[in-house]
Amino acid sequence: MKILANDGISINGIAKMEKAGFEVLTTTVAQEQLANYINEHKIDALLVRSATKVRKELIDACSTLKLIGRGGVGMDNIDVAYAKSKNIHVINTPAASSESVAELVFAHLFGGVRFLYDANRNMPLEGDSNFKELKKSYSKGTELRGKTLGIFGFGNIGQATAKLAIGVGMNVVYCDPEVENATIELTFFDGQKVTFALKSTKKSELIKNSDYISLHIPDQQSYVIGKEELSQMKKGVGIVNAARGGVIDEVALVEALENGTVSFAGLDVYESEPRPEMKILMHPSISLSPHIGAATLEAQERIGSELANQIITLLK
Ligand SMILES: O=C(O)[C@H](O)COP(=O)(O)O
Repeated sequence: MKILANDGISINGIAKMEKAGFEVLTTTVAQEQLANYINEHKIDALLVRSATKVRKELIDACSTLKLIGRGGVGMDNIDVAYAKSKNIHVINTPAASSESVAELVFAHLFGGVRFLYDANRNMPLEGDSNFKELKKSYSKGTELRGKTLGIFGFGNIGQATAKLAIGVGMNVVYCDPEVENATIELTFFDGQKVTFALKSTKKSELIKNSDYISLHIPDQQSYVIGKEELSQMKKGVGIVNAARGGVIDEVALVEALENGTVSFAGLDVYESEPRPEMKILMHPSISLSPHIGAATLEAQERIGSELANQIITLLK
């Protein structure tokens, strides 16, 4: 059996599959060459992250494919239902990257409330000429402790984000029609466990009551946060999007940052990815990262290992 990991895979994932007798190819083949490559090398399983698209046309063109694996959560780059209708296994790793994404959300939040994204860009290169002025302009930061974090989408990542928020001393509210009740369990360094029972709230309540909002919902057909939602938020709210670009209206977001409704935004994903709009890239109140929520060594190790286990079970 031959596996092509087109967007890369961890060394331990490769090792597991090789030990089970699979041949693993890690060449990155350009999208337009992919069908030829898969046919020429008689690839049985195609593994991707978010960069490679696995659409109907590719599936139709590759008769050797038995499995499509997404190393990560979002399957919006794969025509899942179509592949399944062709009896191709489609797998992902829904829980392996939750903590990494949650930590990135907090990197944006901590950076946001202390203006780090802007301070980094503006620190004086020579001498201390404007150090004092800079200190003054960034001296109205706030603490996260005691504030309310509103989480849209309470799956694995939303819940991992809630754990960190509780640890920091924040109040947590969430909105997820599919998770009416949730129990968050925190395990401390000494093994002690504390559980918190939470209940889903209405979207309008979350929007009205949150000091900070973090989005953890899959790709959507229409905006979840648009002009109207932004206008109903608390003045000075901070928003983090490490989910998918299309869930928030970037034009409305920039407008809300400019009129002061939103004080800062942390974006890991973009409407026009991989080429975010210049207005977003240059905005002094937006903390930016290039879709790296799951890009930690630990998450990628877990993803590689989990994919390998599933592939061995399904194809061996
Ligand atoms: O859906 C996911 O798992 C994340 O968006 C990560 O995407 P990536 O694997 O392309 O980094």
